[in-house]
Amino acid sequence: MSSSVRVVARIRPLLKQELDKDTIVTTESTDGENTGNSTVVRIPNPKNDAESFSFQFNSVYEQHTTQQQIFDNEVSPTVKHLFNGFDVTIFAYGVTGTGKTHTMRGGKTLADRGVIPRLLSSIYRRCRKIEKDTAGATQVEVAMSYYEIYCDRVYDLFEPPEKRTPSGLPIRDNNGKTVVVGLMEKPCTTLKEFEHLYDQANINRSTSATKLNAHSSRSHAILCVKVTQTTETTVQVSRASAIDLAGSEDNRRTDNNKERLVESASINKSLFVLAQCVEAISKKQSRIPYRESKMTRILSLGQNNGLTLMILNLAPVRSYHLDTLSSLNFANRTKKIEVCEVENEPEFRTMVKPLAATTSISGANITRQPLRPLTNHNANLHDRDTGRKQGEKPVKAFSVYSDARKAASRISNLPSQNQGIRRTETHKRSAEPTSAFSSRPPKAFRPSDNTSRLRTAAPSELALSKASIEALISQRIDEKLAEKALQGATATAPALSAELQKRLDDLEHRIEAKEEDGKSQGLQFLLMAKQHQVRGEDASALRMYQMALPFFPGNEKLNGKMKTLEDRIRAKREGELSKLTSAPVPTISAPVAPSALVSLPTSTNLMAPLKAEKTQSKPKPTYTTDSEDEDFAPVAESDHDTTYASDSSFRYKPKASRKPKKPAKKLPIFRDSADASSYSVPSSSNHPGEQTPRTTHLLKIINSRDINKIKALKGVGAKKADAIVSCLVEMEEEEVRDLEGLALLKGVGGRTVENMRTGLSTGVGS
Ligand SMILES: Nc1ncnc2c1ncn2[C@@H]1O[C@H](COP(=O)(O)OP(=O)(O)OP(=O)(O)O)[C@@H](O)[C@H]1O
Repeated sequence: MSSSVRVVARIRPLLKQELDKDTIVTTESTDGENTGNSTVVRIPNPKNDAESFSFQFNSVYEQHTTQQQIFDNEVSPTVKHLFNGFDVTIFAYGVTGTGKTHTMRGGKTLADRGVIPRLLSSIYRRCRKIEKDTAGATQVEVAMSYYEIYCDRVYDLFEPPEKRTPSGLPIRDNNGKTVVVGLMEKPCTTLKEFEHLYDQANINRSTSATKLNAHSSRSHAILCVKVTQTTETTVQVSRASAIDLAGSEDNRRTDNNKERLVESASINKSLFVLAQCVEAISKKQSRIPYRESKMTRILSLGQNNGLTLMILNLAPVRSYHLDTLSSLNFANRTKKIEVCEVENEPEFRTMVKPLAATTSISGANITRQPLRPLTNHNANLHDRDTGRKQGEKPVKAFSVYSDARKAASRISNLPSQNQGIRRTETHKRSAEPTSAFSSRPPKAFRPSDNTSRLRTAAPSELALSKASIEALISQRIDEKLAEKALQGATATAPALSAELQKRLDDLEHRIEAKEEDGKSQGLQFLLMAKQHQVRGEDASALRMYQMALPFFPGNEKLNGKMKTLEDRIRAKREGELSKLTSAPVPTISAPVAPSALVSLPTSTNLMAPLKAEKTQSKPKPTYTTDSEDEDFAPVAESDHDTTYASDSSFRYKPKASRKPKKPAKKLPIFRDSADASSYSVPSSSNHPGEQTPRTTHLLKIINSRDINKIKALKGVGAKKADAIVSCLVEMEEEEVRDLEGLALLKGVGGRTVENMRTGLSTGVGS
């Protein structure tokens, strides 16, 4: 079963210093009434206040919404699913200072408590209920890990900053899941215990005062709550991940100093990559750039099974206008991401640790996790241990695609395996990745690692040696598969010339060498820019160069590079638009060649700071090559070949080209004549000046992006209206200029346009 990411918006109230400010974000219900059940956020067009954009979400919470209401409506219902074996991911997204931390963590008073403490409170209540209802036959354990991603490095928040390794904890891919190696997992039996741990850990979180937020989170914080339900025969594990993302920042507004700028660049970069992932998912691209930031690797949006809730935090005031619009665009895409709802099936307890051993938990009983899957929320645990379901065949140790992987998981569940070391015994991180990338043998095979668990589990020593062999084999297989997968991923990119590859490698080496100096981040951006460029993604490349700019102020070559890209993007856009507007459209029923596909301006521009740059304000339609650029690798041939369409997040095309095998469907052609049913069209009908009042009125409604008005058009239901608004949002500032353009929108055909028009007859001239 699959469902979309649930996206809800929350508008924070005005802060003290904003009371005299202009509020521009409003809400309404889908039917246009203000019934209190809002689902629509409305915001004016930054270019024209008379127009507004509307965005529909699963729910929209207004300024006065309490913490309790958010929890009761959105989070509380997920607890039941958590205990039914589903994993739950809840994350807050928004610009800096919009209320993410307030929503997730909240304040100290009972009423102010945020989603996380309330979630834990609810979990503990349910634990007690289950234990009571089953008369103790089911026991529930709660354990948590809490870490932050700061400047693209992962730090355990249970560890004070002075004890951190500067490079942070490594993350690894393990059987397709992302894991943080060496993270502490603390059992946590009561709410009080949780509160103590959580408060302590939050002191370790990186926050600083910025101009936009006195307590700005400078990192993404991820709390993972593991719930283990143990019965006489089964063990079921599910996880709730609550993520407070750092907010994007427009550094022209922050007055950030160098240190804050570096943090900010890292935050913006990871959010930019997240936006790219969401865009790639929504375009069903085969390559999702998860790996380009640790946050996206860990969040794995769209890959994590279970339930996902995104809370979009918004500030209502005008000073956030572009930021808010950009967040709304992001959320609008996110809501379309499908996630699989797969529950974790109970594991049979034949080989799991004895119940007695698992129940004695206390605050001091802290374990390090050797490999804790973050996104392995819903791995099917059927046959992961030797207690596989009765009647099932024993797993084969040498099967590459499934069983070998399961064998690896299986061994990690054996009691004799070193699952973790008591903190009191050693301060050394216990975890070595048993992942494909580890060159050292897994700790389980090192004699010194045979700690208390191993000693208490002597009976399975024989099984361990067999399992060890299996694990080693599966590890090698994983290694090979990972290599192959990586090769596969790169194989899709255009082949690089040896020279270009060398320059990219040089750049990577320079980044490594400069790890300690502030320019490393800038070089990272340059590298990413180059990689985007090589893939023909000009707009994304430009974005990355823009992000690199603060690190290389006044760098002529960088400026030149950006200008070249800007010109190229603009030229492509103008070329495409002129095709759309100037080409006579005698008929659009004929199949259309791919080159004629219409690409509208990119909306990859999800980062408000960049969006506001207005990078395309000076037209210069000539192309320049960048071969003279010494500092950066030359552009691959393919880069020049690609069309702007490759950067565009939205393209529409006549339906005829979508189904090439069928004969082209004859689309009705509209004209603004009195006879609306006539399908003959004078080419001059493209000119808005010649549109009839009815057409003008219809286009006005469409371009208002007002979901309620669009929905009210004849033949347009809620779904179609939502699709139309989504298309329009993707088109950013571009408008639908004529009926042909309208008919080409996704989900709209000639018949729908005709219906829309005829439905508008009352009071409007034909
Ligand atoms: N719903 C709300 N009710 C009252 N105050 C709020 C609400 N939401 C946010 N605030 C206040 O707004 C300010 C900014 O909120 P917060 O720190 O949660 O923002 P943030 O999005 O987490 O910012 P950053 O990304 O910089 O960490 C704080 O003073 C917070 O108390």
